[in-house]
Amino acid sequence: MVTARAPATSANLGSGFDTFGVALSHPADTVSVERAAETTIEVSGAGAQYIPTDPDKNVVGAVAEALDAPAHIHIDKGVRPSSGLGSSAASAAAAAVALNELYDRGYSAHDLVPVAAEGEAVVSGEAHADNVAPSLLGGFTVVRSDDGATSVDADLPLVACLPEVVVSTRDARRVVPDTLSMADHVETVGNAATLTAGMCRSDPELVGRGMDDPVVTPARAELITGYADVREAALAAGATGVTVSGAGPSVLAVPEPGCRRAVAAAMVEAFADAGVGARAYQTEVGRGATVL
Ligand SMILES: Nc1ncnc2c1ncn2[C@@H]1O[C@H](COP(=O)(O)OP(=O)(O)OP(=O)(O)O)[C@@H](O)[C@H]1O
Ligand SMILES: N[C@@H](CCO)C(=O)O
Repeated sequence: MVTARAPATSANLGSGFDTFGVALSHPADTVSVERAAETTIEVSGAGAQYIPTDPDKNVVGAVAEALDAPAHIHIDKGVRPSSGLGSSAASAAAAAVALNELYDRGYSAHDLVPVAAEGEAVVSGEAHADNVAPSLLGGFTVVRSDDGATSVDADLPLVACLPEVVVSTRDARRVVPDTLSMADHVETVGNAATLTAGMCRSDPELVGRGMDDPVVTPARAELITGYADVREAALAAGATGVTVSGAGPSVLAVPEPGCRRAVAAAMVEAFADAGVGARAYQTEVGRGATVL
């Protein structure tokens, strides 16, 4: 048996819609695999009751198929599904790493990005790599449709606050505007470049400033009860930037050094004031998937 762990991730980071992603040190999914004639799936942990065990409907089934690596696969969910924290991507990345090892395929983490993205296609209809890339490679990642993923390590504290709100990825994509003005384009490019420089320098001030996004985040914020107050509370408690994590409903904040606990508490309290239960992960930029 081979067991692998792959971390939760936060895609977009505001200015990098469908492009940027970051690995969180926790939470994570753990996937164990054993050789079998046909793929079977078992799921335990956070939100297991909402996750299909049919290999045609679970992301790990598509990964096993892509690697021609049938197995009995046990997924222990640490990342709640539909959280905005790359739940399906964590399973896909862990399965890709575990099956690669089990069948001695010899692929690198970069080689496994399109493989795990095939798993994501089971959920969204498209082979998005903006969550699987950071889950496999760790750190901060940039994906482009035609040439894989680029990654850079960063040393940065983060808070991911997960509210008890349901946001469907379908709705979250439907509200994204089809077009943007040249002024918004210029602002977004400036923010994205600032964020990238901040990640390369592990500079929370630059990263937070670069998370601003005039196009996608304002539209999606409407779907998350209490978002505006949570954002204000996090900034007042010492966050340098706040945005919607992935398609939501989680909210991601970058705290100034020494402020992580206060930012987490302020976000949970602001959600509570809006009548929404929430939990906050005090985390940081983390490593990619590993065999345990
Ligand atoms: N192994 C799996 N783990 C989690 N969800 C899975 C898995 N396989 C299939 N799914 C389905 O995927 C959907 C949730 O996945 P999704 O990646 O969209 O969650 P998310 O954490 O909100 O991601 P994002 O950060 O991309 O917004 C659910 O409908 C769930 O049933
Ligand atoms: N980039 C994707 C991530 C969620 O799958 C989105 O924001 O819709």
